[in-house]
Amino acid sequence: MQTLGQFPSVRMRRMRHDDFSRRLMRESRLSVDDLIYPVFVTEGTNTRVKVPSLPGVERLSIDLLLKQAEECVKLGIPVMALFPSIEDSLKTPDGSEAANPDGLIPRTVRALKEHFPELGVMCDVALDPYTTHGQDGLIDETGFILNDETIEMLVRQSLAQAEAGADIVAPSDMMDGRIGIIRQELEKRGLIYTKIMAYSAKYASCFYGPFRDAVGSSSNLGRSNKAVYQQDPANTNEALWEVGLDLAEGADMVMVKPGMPYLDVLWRVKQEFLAPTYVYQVSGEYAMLMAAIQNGWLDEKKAIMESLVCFKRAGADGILTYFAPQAARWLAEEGRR
Ligand SMILES: NCc1[nH]cc(CCC(=O)O)c1CC(=O)O
Ligand SMILES: [Mg+2]
Repeated sequence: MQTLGQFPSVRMRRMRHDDFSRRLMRESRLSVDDLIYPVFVTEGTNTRVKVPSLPGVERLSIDLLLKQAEECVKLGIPVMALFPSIEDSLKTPDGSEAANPDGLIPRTVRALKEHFPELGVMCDVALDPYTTHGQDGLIDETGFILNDETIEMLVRQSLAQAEAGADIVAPSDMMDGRIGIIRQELEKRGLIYTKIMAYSAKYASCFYGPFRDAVGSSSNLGRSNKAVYQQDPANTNEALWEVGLDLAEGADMVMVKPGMPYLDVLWRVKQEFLAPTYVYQVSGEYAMLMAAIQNGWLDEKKAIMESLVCFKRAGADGILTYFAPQAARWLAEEGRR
């Protein structure tokens, strides 16, 4: 037989032929330890509100969220990430409800830590669920987002969360310099074990649409966007610069967001800094997958699990995903947790 190259001494299919040899050469694995579950919390008791653009995701009142947390603990999911949906009457131009020590999020954190002290609790630091205009920061009379004035409010928000017992504060606002200032203020108050997960490489993406429905900021945001503070989807060097700054300022963990369209960024960040690196499979990615799954166009389990293991291959140490409990159940069934 006339052959080119190394064929047939090399047949790539040999190692793919058997399940045992596929397992032996598998490079990336998803485990329950990789999962962070983002949840939406709302006022009330026994209240669950569906989010139409996120089929299967509900905003829960604290009592129901505790049941959800119990399931996370049973499944072995390490962390829940909290996002609030507050009443319109509490929203202001400066988003000051974010800093209320008795606000919805601090109360949720206290309830979670009281019942499930071993479950990691992460809180989002940003003003968009609390502002009348839906932006992540304070704005001037022209609608421009003010950096330094916003940081003052973010510091108060972080302290309210950390003092309530949050294990991780996660600034998702993309103001410059906020990681360093938040770190400094935590240290001053002796909150030396509060971890900071910085949404460092966060893009001005359209894939956050369903999330904005869930926290109730989309109608307030209207047609304005976040491009003056979030990154341009066309850039990748800028992402490394952002990550470097946040690590230097005291971030313990960094994040790339969104996930699937930004795997190259995730890869570069992990290779360059070797720091604990996370990725957010955002609401729009979830919505796309669910829409195809519900139409019968994609296989549910295969599509979800492939999307998650690809984040691992690209270098993620963990994944924020609305699929976390489902993925954890599948991993448990396979005895892989
Ligand atoms: N600062 C808010 C925030 N925190 C997480 C997300 C998006 C998460 C998702 O889409 O699942 C957003 C939206 C935004 O920046 O507009
Ligand atoms: Mg930055």
